[in-house]
Amino acid sequence: MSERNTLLLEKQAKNGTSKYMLERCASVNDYYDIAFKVMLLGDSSVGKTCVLVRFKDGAFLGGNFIATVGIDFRNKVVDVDNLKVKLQIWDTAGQERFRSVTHAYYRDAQALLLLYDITSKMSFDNIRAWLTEIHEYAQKDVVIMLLGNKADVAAERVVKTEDGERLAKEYGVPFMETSAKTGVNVELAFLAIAKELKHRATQQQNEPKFQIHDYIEAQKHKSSCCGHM
Ligand SMILES: Nc1nc2c(ncn2[C@@H]2O[C@H](COP(=O)(O)OP(=O)(O)OP(=O)(O)O)[C@@H](O)[C@H]2O)c(=O)[nH]1
Repeated sequence: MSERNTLLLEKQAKNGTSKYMLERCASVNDYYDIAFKVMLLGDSSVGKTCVLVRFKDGAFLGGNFIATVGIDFRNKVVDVDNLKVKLQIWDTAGQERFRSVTHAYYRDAQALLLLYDITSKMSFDNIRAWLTEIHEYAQKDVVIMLLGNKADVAAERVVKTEDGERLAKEYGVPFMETSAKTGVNVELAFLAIAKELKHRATQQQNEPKFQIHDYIEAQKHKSSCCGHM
């Protein structure tokens, strides 16, 4: 089955734990040292599924938009300082009618990637409401990152980069603009989250704290001179 067909099947499934998905879950046996749950949040159509597919498979799901129904997940193992870190990434439905389903998953997540679409002012304005929900339902020490997606669509941009930066600063969370289409910053976003979670879980008392903001800025600088991540 092609990736596109698999995704269509999943998106059309009536609930997030269909037999198909449970079977796929049981077949995942990649070796890992440590595992974390990461959730993707944000309005419908901001690109959560596409960002996840870009990270997992390095592909872009163009074509007709099919909204996620309920919740789905994918696993990816990444190397962080010689440890195999498994990210179990939950892709939530952005549509209002699925909120009660997704709320139940917040408390298990160690990190949340909160997305808006740089071509949709409403998706950006709704970020404050998403943060309120996060504070209500998620763990107190959850790692949050703000992503302005669809950075490739420069001609239709309505949210300035500085506005995203300002909002992220106000809430003290890291921020970057991404594109599921070109791949820019997608891997960096997940790797920064994986590093932060790994450091939190394994840090010794005498070790310096991992600085996620500094890491992101250093990597962005590297990629601007040597090609994107
Ligand atoms: N140009 C461009 N289009 C994108 C990008 N990311 C997603 N899209 C398009 O935006 C639409 C919505 O993408 P999805 O990933 O399905 O959105 P979602 O946030 O998962 O939506 P829900 O499942 O309803 O929550 C699709 O038509 C994608 O092809 C991007 O980075 N650039």
